[in-house]
Amino acid sequence: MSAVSAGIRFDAVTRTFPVRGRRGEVFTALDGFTLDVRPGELLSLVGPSGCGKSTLLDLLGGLSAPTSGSITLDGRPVEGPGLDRGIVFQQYALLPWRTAQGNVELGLEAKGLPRRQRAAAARDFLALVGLDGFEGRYPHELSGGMKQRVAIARALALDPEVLLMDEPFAALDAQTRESLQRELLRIWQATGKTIVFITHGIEEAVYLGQRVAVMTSRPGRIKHVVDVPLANRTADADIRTSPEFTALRHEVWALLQDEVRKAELLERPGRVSDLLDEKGEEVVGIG
Ligand SMILES: Nc1ncnc2c1ncn2[C@@H]1O[C@H](COP(=O)(O)OP(=O)(O)OP(=O)(O)O)[C@@H](O)[C@H]1O
Repeated sequence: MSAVSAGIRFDAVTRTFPVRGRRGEVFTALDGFTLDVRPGELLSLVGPSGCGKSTLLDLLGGLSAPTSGSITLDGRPVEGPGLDRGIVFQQYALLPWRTAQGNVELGLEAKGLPRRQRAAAARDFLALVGLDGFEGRYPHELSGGMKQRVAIARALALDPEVLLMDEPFAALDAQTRESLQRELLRIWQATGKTIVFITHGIEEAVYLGQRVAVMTSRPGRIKHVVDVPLANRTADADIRTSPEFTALRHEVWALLQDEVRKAELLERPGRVSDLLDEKGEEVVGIG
């Protein structure tokens, strides 16, 4: 019943945007972004604000095309949106006039699944995300965490080969976020999907990812990929306080720290050219 999960290859992906009002000038959001995501892997992606994470997701979702370089899914080039990629955003984007069940069924209607099969599949996926018994609720009758569960069920119901998640838990309170993180690990283990999880949270990235890819400040590329060899994340309720976890969190934090500083400088017009060269590297010591 389940589609295979695909590997994703970003090969020297560059994305520029024309600068409005300045003919011929371009703004480089991503520059030579190269990364392999393994089939069935849960990979976290972190980077300073504005480094091009959402741009990357747009490209992977097929909503826009790279200026140069390529993105392939098991060797097939990404050439537009497709049901092989499910996307979950920070905002749940549920239809308010449809129940939880109706929202999950939506994509299945587009797929042309008969009504009974649709209803059964939607119930199964709502159960998978822990919403058994909430099928008839409308979005306004659900908490933020529950709405996000519906959004995850909706994406999974289409049986995509990869699931792309753009800060899906950022708007939730800390308790709900932690419980959804655990749920996501369980769902990932149950479905074997390839998941790319974009986040600002270092702890979240380390807790969820088998690897954490750290991006540079703009223009975004891969700075380093950190392996996260933690066993039994879901079994050990206290794993976040373990020495291994703390060391990994520190490693990602240290990698990110430099880039955040560079990103802050980029956002301060005037001083930037004094301190950074064209690639965003510091040319004089600061701080
Ligand atoms: N359509 C566009 N036209 C011009 N510039 C754009 C466009 N889309 C994104 N950018 C610019 O590209 C850069 C990267 O944006 P993007 O939203 O991908 O960053 P991000 O890493 O997701 O940021 P954040 O972490 O703050 O959400 C930003 O400076 C943004 O202003």
